[in-house]
Amino acid sequence: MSPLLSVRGVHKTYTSAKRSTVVALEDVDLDVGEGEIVALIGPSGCGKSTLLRMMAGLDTDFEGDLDWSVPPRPGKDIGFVFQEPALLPWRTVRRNVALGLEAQRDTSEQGREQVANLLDLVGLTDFADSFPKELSGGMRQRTAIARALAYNPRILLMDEPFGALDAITRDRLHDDLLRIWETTHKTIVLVTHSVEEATYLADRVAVMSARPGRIKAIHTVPLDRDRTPETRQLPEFAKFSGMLRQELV
Ligand SMILES: Nc1ncnc2c1ncn2[C@@H]1O[C@H](COP(=O)(O)OP(=O)(O)OP(=O)(O)O)[C@@H](O)[C@H]1O
Repeated sequence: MSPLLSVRGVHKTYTSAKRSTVVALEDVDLDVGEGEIVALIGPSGCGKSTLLRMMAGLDTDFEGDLDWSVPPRPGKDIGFVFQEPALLPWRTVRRNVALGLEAQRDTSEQGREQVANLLDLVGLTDFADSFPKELSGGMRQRTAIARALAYNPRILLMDEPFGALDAITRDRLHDDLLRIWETTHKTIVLVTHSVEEATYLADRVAVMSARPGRIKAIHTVPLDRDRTPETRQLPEFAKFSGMLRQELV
């Protein structure tokens, strides 16, 4: 698989206002293949969000290289989904999803169609004219995912996107994301604390060590790409997620 993004020798140090320094990332190398779902797991504070923010271009103050097969266009090629959906409360679901297109002054019929297709993809067509406060937590996060996909980014970066949801909603959103992937084949980098989430969703899982964050191991998930709720019951699923859990301690 050809890498869409190669992270090479990345090193990141934060300096606080009091001049103390924190080495957040050290010698990080990681390839993200085109169309691949890569999960990043690791103990709290190991630098997962820092790495994702670098990939998003939100943090450019680091040593090392991010080599893209094609350099991403700012605000166009990278979609970001955070733990909190951060929707605009005065906009309807449809207009929240259309936000990125509006920012690019895309008011075309094609743009409107794209929004309608995305609402359909995330199962929110019937709520297109609802406001965020009228939605459940899962629906809000679906809206955020549709918004991130609206301008058709080449890569979707997700930072604990399901972390604030209850277990049943989370499982549903996992299946939604897999369905979205089947339709779009988007490259996805997913930061998660959950070894089960990483196992269910990812093609490969990068395990990071505690601070300073390094990539400790990269594992290919030994499951068919075609995952269904039954996959969670397979012995390979339990074995692989158990192995990841062991690696985290
Ligand atoms: N803006 C900042 N200024 C100073 N230190 C920071 C800053 N952002 C993060 N850090 C430090 O860098 C390290 C990595 O933080 P980061 O948020 O990337 O970790 P994480 O793995 O995403 O954590 P968590 O799983 O708890 O969300 C932590 O020690 C954190 O305190």
